[in-house]
Amino acid sequence: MTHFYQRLSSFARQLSTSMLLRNLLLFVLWLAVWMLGLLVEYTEHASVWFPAAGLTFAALFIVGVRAIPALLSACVLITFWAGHYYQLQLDSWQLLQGGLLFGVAHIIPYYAGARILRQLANRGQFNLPLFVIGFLLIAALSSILATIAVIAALVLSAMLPFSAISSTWLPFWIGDLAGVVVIAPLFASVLSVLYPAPKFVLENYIGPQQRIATAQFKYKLALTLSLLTLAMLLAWYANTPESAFAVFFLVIPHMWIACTESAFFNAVSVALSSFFIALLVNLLALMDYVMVYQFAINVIAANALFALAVPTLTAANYQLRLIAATDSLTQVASRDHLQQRAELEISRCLEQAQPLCLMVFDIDHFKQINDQLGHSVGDQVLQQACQVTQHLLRPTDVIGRYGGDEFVVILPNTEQDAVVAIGQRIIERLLQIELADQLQVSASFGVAALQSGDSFRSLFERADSALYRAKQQGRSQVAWH
Ligand SMILES: Nc1nc2c(ncn2[C@@H]2O[C@H](COP(=O)(O)OP(=O)(O)OP(=O)(O)O)[C@@H](O)[C@H]2O)c(=O)[nH]1
Repeated sequence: MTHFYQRLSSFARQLSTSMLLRNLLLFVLWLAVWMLGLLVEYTEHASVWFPAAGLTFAALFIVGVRAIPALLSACVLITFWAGHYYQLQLDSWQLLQGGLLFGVAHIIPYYAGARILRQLANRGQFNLPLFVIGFLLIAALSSILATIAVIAALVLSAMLPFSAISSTWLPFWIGDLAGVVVIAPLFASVLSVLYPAPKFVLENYIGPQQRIATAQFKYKLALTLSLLTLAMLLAWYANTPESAFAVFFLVIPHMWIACTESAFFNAVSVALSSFFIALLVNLLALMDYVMVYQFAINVIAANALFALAVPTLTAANYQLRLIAATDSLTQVASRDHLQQRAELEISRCLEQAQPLCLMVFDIDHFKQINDQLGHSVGDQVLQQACQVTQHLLRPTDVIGRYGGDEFVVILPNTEQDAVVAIGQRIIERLLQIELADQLQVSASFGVAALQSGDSFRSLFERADSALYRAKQQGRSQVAWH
């Protein structure tokens, strides 16, 4: 696969020199993809999915207006072909008019949708979950608009009887939507190679570095396609509408692929599954349940796309939790987080009859440091005091900022004597910090040991009253309750 992409990239480089060649390629590609849709057509003008809509959307998204000549010419040519295929009683002039009308009706809604999505992608920070949701909504809206416009164009050019509108619009829309949701991500990725340097960072998500499959990808894909075939054979054998719904279980292997493979191979697997569904509907003559399969294609693709956003959402959640749990200046625990951890440790130590101490300390004459040396030096002193303390603690101890220049340390499984000694060692280290104006950094400490029936509040109050005593007795010392 990697080798294939190297070759594709060098071909793309050659193509990038000629705009005409690229448009020709887009034209041929669109016709080929249209034919692919026809392969799985179940009634006139309605196939299980319409992949050409996906290519139109992807081309307008990546290439923009420059793709319109190729797309419009392809729409006209396909109308001539359709006139012949469906044996319509229309002359060349009528077919040309019909083709242009179809092209305009097909292209404008997707152009509008692609432009809005581009703007979303260009706006500030690229946010993948927002982009995926935006894409799904825009795909639904632009495909319904394209459906309305194209049906109107077909009726106007006498290619579709007026009476067929009510039975055609829904399968037509769902087929178009499936085409966009399934095919557009894949073709956007391929076209971004042919038309390099789109203004936004799509490359980060479906770019070349994402085009590496894990060694297990083909097994996962084979398993998914086998399960898909099995589910559809079951529907064929059972011959009941309910059995057709088994295909929705395919969401699970697709989520698995989406969570473990790159975005590009996620798009490849969704496209292949959708094609298989459409093909099997035809081969197994499952036309009676075709709407179930159309919905299944959309649900599987939308789910797999949304799964791409899951790691980003998880990371954002983690980041938010981290921010809430950390004091931004000193990077020790925030007051709330400290209190939660303290309550947990207290109940655990009470239950297991283990010792626990709470130590509270406050920088001495901190206001003077701020006033004489400035707030930024004051901030540095707070940071250094935390670093010094953390160096002397064990990983199981928790230090948090209680407010201003006051800090609390929870030391589970530790006796009071050991905590008093730690406090004294912190004082020694703080005194070594060099400040201008012959100022010194020192702190006063209060220590309290856990007693039965204690809560965080009662333990803290005892330690705080010991701290008050340390301040009263001349500061830079440890007092205990
Ligand atoms: N630089 C800085 N100063 C802060 C911050 N938060 C609180 N302060 C200041 O810390 C000082 C706290 O002073 P106190 O604890 O009341 O008194 P003190 O000067 O330390 O005196 P004693 O505690 O009695 O030794 C106040 O001047 C606050 O403005 C901070 O995040 N950064």
